[in-house]
Amino acid sequence: MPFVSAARYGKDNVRVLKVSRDAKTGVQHVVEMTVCCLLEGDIDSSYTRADNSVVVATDSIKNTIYITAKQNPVHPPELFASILGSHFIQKYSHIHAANISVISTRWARMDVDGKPHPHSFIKDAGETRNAEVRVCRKDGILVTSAIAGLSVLKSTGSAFHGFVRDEYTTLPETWDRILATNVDARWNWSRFADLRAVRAAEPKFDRAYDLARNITLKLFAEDNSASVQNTMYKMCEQILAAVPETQSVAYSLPNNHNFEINLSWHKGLKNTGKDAEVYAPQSSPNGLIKCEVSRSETRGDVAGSTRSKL
Ligand SMILES: O=c1[nH]c(=O)c2[nH]c(=O)[nH]c2[nH]1
Repeated sequence: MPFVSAARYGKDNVRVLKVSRDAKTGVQHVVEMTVCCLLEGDIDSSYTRADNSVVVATDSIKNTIYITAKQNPVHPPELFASILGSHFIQKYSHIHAANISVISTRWARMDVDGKPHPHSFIKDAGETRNAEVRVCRKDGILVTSAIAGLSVLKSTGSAFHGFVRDEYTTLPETWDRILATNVDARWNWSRFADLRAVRAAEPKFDRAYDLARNITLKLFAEDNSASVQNTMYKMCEQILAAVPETQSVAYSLPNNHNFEINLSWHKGLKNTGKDAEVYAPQSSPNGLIKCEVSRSETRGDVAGSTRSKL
């Protein structure tokens, strides 16, 4: 007899913009986010027997996201997601877990004539700050924070040599290359017992985000990179050291290739090796390098390994 071995449902791509206004100073703040909320629980009968009595409509889930945003802080995203997820398991006794993803746009305050403008903002192209939260009646709250879409390029300070050379190899070794990637970095927090514990940790989320972003950028710029693998491992190590509440840190980095172009066919133009100046950026294929680094004391920890995002 077949059975429902896993099920979750809800609303995805719920876009929310919240404006907070300080009447005294006239300074306003904006938070824009895209929310996904998927519920789990005693809902199998809705799939197997068309029993809609157990279904909180996805339309109601969307409405709940708006109301929760109106009545609560939407920043940091880790806290908002925990508040939203906790609502569903408290309100509906047959819902046992809520999986919330928040992707927040980085609207940076605009400088006009060298001064921060009170109500105008610029979007940091492509880069988002994300939170993935699972609020579970049995297991408490699992929080993963992330940076995504942070595009960086360095024009030197990167090498790649000593790799396997055999009958499949055409790539020359290099001691000086361009390195370009879009950073996807995530860090898993030690389990929170409940919403109160997440509220108590609130200032730590912004701090960890700033540390992780700064470590990523500084290491990317300053590391004399032997490979994407080695540079990303150093990033993971430093974040684990800087944020003691994290259990593991993971990176996923495409290697966005910029190929040298041989222009010697045109009047003997030199444009390779030490003479390379004009490159051809490649959109595909790209390398893709991933790793997760965990604290030694969490090796084999079930929560840590089951939520690995690799
Ligand atoms: O940093 C790198 N790691 C690789 O695994 C790899 N493979 C490759 O072709 N170029 C690179 N660069």
